[in-house]
Amino acid sequence: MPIAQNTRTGEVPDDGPGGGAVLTAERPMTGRTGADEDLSIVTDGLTKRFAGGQVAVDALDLAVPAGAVFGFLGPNGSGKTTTIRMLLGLVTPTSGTCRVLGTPMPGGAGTVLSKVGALVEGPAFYPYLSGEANLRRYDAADRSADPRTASARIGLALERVGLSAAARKRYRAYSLGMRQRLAIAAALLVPRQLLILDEPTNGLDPQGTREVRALVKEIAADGTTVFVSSHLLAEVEQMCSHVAVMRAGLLVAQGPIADLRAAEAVRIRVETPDTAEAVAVLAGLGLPEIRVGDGEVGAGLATEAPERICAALVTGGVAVRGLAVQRPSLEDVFVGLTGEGFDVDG
Ligand SMILES: Nc1ncnc2c1ncn2[C@@H]1O[C@H](COP(=O)(O)OP(=O)(O)OP(=O)(O)O)[C@@H](O)[C@H]1O
Repeated sequence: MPIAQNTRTGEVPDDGPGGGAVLTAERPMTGRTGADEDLSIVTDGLTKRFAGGQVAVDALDLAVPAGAVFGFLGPNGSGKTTTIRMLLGLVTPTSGTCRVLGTPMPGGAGTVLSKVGALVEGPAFYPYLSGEANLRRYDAADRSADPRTASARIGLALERVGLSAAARKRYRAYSLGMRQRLAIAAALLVPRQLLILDEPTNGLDPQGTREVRALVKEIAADGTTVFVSSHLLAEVEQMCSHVAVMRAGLLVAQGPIADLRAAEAVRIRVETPDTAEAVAVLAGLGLPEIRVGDGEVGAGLATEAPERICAALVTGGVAVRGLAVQRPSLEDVFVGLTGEGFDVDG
């Protein structure tokens, strides 16, 4: 699926700090592609306007492919939680539609939610009970769960999140990472086709973060689609196959992370005293977005090989003091898309 711009606003973000136009008019973005049956989540113009007028989610067109680990990335307040709440039927959209596993929400909540595991606000566990006993209580409260298979399913869920050995430990003795893994186990007590996690590593230390990240990958490898929101670029980069980027309620890009990287505008930077001549040569080669600085000229690399550019500059009488190919980091791309910084430390 290609990177998509906000198809409603037609908004094309400015260049990122790396100088690369990520999503440009020359590289138009298409809307979503693919048959809906290949998509675990589809939204069409999904909008939430809260009382008081604030538009938390604005005409959102999301397409989450089945089998993906889909990172829903955006700064705090960009509308991620509100979107997730609409997907789960917890909040009614003001307008637009959403389908989860092919079922319209919120109308289909009764039928589809048994196939969806969700971690929106961490479940309240009893500190004085063991992890296993907590899951038992949790499972007993789920009317769709068969009590006859509870022990086997709880054992399996604990095993899946790597807590079998700590199953009998009291919850209060669990580390933060263990607590979050137990919460994920609670979401996996019955087989799920889709797992929705809202900021699952929030507040975790680096070790806990690594644990949750590894777990998400394992769950996805077992065939469950995972939709995970995050304001942490590094997290999304490390565990997701696809990403959607939100800014102030608007979708600014979505698609496979590999495509997003490919859409990064690679630039070439030439250090030279002969800037006017260099501009002429680069323009002659048809390079886009030529910019002149003090003793340097930059341009989009397009499909031209750097060695050919270098040769053309030298042949054109340009004294080349330095030549560098600059590829903006994914962070540059995302900051350019959202207009805000991300916490990249994870
Ligand atoms: N019940 C509500 N009533 C009014 N405004 C709300 C409500 N819930 C959320 N908002 C506002 O909608 C916007 C989007 O919030 P939301 O929680 O969806 O964003 P988010 O990306 O999940 O951010 P965070 O990670 O901080 O939760 C915010 O400005 C928030 O203040």
